Amino acid sequence: MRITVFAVGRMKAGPERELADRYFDRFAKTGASLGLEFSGVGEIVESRAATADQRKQEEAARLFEALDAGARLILLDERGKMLNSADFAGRIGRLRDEGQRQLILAIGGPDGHDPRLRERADLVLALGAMTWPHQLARILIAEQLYRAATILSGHPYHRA
Ligand SMILES: C[S@@+](CC[C@H](N)C(=O)[O-])C[C@H]1O[C@@H](n2cnc3c(N)ncnc32)[C@H](O)[C@@H]1O
Repeated sequence: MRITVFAVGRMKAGPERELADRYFDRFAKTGASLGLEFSGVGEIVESRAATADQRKQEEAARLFEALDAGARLILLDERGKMLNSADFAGRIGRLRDEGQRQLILAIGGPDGHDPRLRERADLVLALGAMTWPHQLARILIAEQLYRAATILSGHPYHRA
């Protein structure tokens, strides 16, 4: 199963980028032997439209272009469902075992996600109830993907 993270906005070179990339690299290496192919982060250009609704619509349209019809979509949003790491790993393992080919995780921009994306999403996932800047959301999901891979492989990185 190919996994891609899409994120509205750029992450400039610097310590946040390094930390996110470190976990994504670890996830790519650990996931490869588990049938999880990490295809990287797709950055969606932040819209400069006049209103928040227009900005969200434009950003969603850019994500829809990258979304295959059969792709599973997990939206990251503070109003979503909270899972523990083992449950998150379990969901990824089940999607892989069902033979899903593409899983996309999407981080929104400063205005969040368009309602059309919420309707399309298979899961709206919260990384806690507080609002994080998109850079931290990227780091957190990178670490949780790596952690999920270690849980699925039985590696002792995750200790319950
Ligand atoms: C600065 S936040 C945007 C907040 C925006 N005002 C809203 O109402 O959604 C940027 C992105 O980071 C991600 N994010 C921030 N906090 C999160 C959380 N607690 N759980 C999941 N994703 C989060 C979401 O993808 C969000 O769209």
